Amino acid sequence: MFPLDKLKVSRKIYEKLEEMIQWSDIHTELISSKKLEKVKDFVFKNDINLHLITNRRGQILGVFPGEMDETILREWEEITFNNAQSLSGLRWLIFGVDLEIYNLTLKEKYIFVRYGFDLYLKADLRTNEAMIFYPEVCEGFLSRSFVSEGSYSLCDLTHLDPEYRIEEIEAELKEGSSHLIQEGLKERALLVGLDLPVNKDQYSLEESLAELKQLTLTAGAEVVGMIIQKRDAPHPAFYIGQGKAVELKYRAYLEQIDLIIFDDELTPAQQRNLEELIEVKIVDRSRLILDIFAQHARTREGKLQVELAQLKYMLPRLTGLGSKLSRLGGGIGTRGPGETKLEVDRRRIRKRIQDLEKEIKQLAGLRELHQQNRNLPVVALVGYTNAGKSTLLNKLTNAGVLSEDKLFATLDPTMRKLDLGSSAVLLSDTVGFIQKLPHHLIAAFRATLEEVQRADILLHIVDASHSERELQMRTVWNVLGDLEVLEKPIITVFNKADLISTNEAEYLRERIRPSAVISALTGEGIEDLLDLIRKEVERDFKELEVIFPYNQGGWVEKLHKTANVLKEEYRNEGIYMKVKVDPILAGQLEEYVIRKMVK
Ligand SMILES: Nc1nc2c(ncn2[C@@H]2O[C@H](COP(=O)(O)OP(=O)(O)OP(=O)(O)O)[C@@H](O)[C@H]2O)c(=O)[nH]1
Ligand SMILES: [Mg+2]
Repeated sequence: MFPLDKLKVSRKIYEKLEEMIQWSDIHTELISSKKLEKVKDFVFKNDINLHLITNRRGQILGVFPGEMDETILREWEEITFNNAQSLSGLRWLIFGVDLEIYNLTLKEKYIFVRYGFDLYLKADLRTNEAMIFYPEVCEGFLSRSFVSEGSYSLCDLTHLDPEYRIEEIEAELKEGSSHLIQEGLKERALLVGLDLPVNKDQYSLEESLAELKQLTLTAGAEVVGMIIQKRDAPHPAFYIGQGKAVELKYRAYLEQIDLIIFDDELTPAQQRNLEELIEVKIVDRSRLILDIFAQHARTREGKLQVELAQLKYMLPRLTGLGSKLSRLGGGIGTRGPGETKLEVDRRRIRKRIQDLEKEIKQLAGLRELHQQNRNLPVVALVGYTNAGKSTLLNKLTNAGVLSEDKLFATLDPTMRKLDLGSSAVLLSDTVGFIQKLPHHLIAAFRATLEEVQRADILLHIVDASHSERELQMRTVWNVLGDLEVLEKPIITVFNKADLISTNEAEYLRERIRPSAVISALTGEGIEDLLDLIRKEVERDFKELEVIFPYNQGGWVEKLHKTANVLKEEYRNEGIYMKVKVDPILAGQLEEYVIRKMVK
């Protein structure tokens, strides 16, 4: 029997309810006429709805006045969550006045499915009308949806035997198999964003969610829906409002959601509270991006850095149910770089963090050594993720770097030599930038960002066709500012010109200087870009006139290879050359110089 003492009702109602529970007569109809009379009497006298839970033999096992309360249901021994795989053999009936009998609220749907009721009857005692909802079976499984039948009159109910209908449903159910998590199926994700008071420096909510969706797809999950809530500020305990969080719980269950992804970084407390309430994996923007990093890191150093960032992110979040869920589940948020699963034991994490930090430091030292040996100027490609950096690098150098319509396709630094004719440079591809990237995540790709700091020239690649182009540019400038590299020469490259109008291209060319409007795909504008790079590289180059004695033919050959030869004449006193060379070479040529040009 249901523990009546848990209900907060008056003594009088309590006694009535107790009396009702005792009518344990057995019958096959949905409700006997005798019971129906008593229920009517109770509802009208107390002006309150009444829920009955009965078994298949018509016996009343529980009574609930007012709203169906899940917290009470949960403590009731005779009812269990059955994860919507089979019917529980219990029926849920509500009697009241002015009920919305044709539709179910989200909460009703959730309770109905979660507890595996055979049916849900909604009966309005004033209009004398009732509807019955049965679980729907789809391909042998309960689909977490319903079919409704009716309407019936109250009198019909006292004759109606639902047994046959329920047998039919059970016959359709395949035995013993679960449709919950099947191997190879994509994780089903629900995205959540807050509509906060507008700040013009921020990405529009739509854009931010569109990007979150793109990130989610990149991480390999399927986006089932997006939820937006308008608020003045995030709720300290739940990020979204508590009521909204409860609604999410219902939706997550009914729509078989595997994870909910929030468009900001959640505090450890928010994450924990949400996981406890909703009982599905909760992932925030940072954890999602880290997961993508984990899948994309290729080099040893890249992998170590990503794992370090993941562990630092997880450490404060390892309490309560949160850690249980992340231990149990797989998929987004649990993957480490490579094949490994992330460590979840706090003490071992601390030790691992120390080891990682040590190893990364050693690797950085090695890299430093390599860097010192290079003597060509370095041009770094920077820009918002998916702007086309890798595509451009490939176009310019045939590098064969993976470029994809995915966010963060590139995670490890790649360098290629680019021949400019009169000079050459090393082009370096870098990780894309993204908005709302917390600082501890930026630290995760320090290796690639150091390339940016070491570069002599930056090419800022912009997706000219993107609707949030200006904000993306600003995001990149902010990161470049943080890296203290805004002082370096920056060439802005408006890419994807094939997707914009000529007017727009014209406008962009004037918008910032120096800039080029190109298409890395079609090759349009690439020559202009090369000219700009050459001009920048050769800015410090010196123009010299030299004369080599005829026995110094080696120099002539060398200059043809590494410098820009403007003029060459065989004169009596030797070989005359007018050349443009970098400052180092200029120093070496000192003894042959007959004239230096001043630019
Ligand atoms: N239409 C068009 N598409 C382009 C152009 N350049 C690149 N793309 C496409 O844009 C997408 C992203 O290109 P990537 O080169 O991977 O971009 P990225 O900046 O390296 O991106 P991340 O490494 O993920 O930060 C790919 O689908 C490219 O084919 C272009 O000039 N025109
Ligand atoms: Mg790339």
